[in-house]
Amino acid sequence: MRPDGLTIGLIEDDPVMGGSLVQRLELEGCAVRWWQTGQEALFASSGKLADLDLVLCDIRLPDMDGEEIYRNLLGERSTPPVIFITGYGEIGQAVRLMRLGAADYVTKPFGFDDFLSRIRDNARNRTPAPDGDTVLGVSPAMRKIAALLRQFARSDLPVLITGETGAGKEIAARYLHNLRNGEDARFMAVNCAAIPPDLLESEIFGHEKGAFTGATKRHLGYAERAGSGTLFLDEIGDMPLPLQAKILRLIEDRCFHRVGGEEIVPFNARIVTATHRKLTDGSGNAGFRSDLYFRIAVLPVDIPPLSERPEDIIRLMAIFLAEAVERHDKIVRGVSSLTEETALGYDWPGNVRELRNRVERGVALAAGEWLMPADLFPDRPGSIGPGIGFAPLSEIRDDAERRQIVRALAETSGHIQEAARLLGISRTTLWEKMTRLGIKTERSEN
Ligand SMILES: Nc1ncnc2c1ncn2[C@@H]1O[C@H](COP(=O)(O)OP(=O)(O)OP(=O)(O)O)[C@@H](O)[C@H]1O
Repeated sequence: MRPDGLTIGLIEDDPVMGGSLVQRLELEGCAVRWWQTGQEALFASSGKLADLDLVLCDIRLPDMDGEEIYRNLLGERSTPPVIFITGYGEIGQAVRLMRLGAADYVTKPFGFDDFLSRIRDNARNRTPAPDGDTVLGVSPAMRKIAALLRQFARSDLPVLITGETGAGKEIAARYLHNLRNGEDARFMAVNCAAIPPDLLESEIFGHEKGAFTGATKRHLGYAERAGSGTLFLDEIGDMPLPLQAKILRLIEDRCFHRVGGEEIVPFNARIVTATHRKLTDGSGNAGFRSDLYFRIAVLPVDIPPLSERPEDIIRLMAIFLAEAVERHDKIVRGVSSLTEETALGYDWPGNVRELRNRVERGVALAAGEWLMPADLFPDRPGSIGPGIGFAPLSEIRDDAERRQIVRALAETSGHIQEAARLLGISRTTLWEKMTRLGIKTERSEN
């Protein structure tokens, strides 16, 4: 199978290597944009990343290294999958980049056929990965959710997104919206818990002039302004019961009246709702109409808490760090390994929102070049300083190794040779580590 039709960004400073890659890829039917420095690539691709199906990036460039480029790309919208091209000595860094969500790495010299199949397997659009893309996260759970939402995007049925506060329900709703709609379609978000109950109805449905004291002119509500886009009702569990009846009618009749009005207004948007609490307790006494529940929960999605998605903790930390560094104009080169380990051991009650806020504050206050545990958790000195609950370094290292090996084995369906390659170690070393750390694999042919 050929990867024809793909648009590929190539960041490679070596004129011979770059020239020959462009030639070979163009022969395969790809369009290639070639940049010879990191700055040139970032400048030229800024705001245009959505046009690229894949980026091939050398790790060692004259002005910056692959990691710096990747962190910059992560801060942009629509980051395409990135495959790194690496010399033998840079494999450790390539593996680190994979932890941040890079698609793959190939070591020089490489066979072109194998290279082409990696391009084909990882490029977006033309050959979408069966388990979803990484806009919502790189963890298996979020990839599955992305795939589910892509399926849901094919219909108009209501979607109910559940999950803890700050887990990314609104981000998922926007992702669904963007899958279906062009730039012009509106995404109207209403936080039902933040608007006083007596105002909520007129905020959603609008009102006519004179409908109540203070209604000095006609007001169009969120339902009308959503047009044929999305009406996102966040914290629907906090909606007062009388209004729940009106939302039920809105869904069933696909039309409504403005408050104080006679005119029937058609409703063309898709309804997406979200809640952090259980809407039904089976007894019908949870303060939420069960008929409405069944209407809004036709297509349910549950976002798992951040603490259950370690891969996303690492990647989102890198993304938020890149964004915060730019905002604060500070030189913070990255997150230290110890900080990553501390973050992986924390339970993140505020989920992604808390992670974003902690990284933002950490970057603003960081004294050194790397984000340290004390920058991320200044309020929890006991958990990172000497004393009770302080894990020895060997334990932290074992935990990290165990997690990464299990991940590599999952990625390669238990194939030891492949997993060892991903981890940048020999097969024998991998076996030894697996035995010591008590990791088993189902595959027997290894
Ligand atoms: N996958 C993600 N990528 C980048 N940022 C994310 C992601 N998920 C969540 N965030 C960020 O975390 C914060 C909380 O996300 P969001 O508002 O979607 O959560 P929520 O579950 O809707 O929260 P709430 O229950 O409070 O309404 C936002 O700043 C959002 O940008």
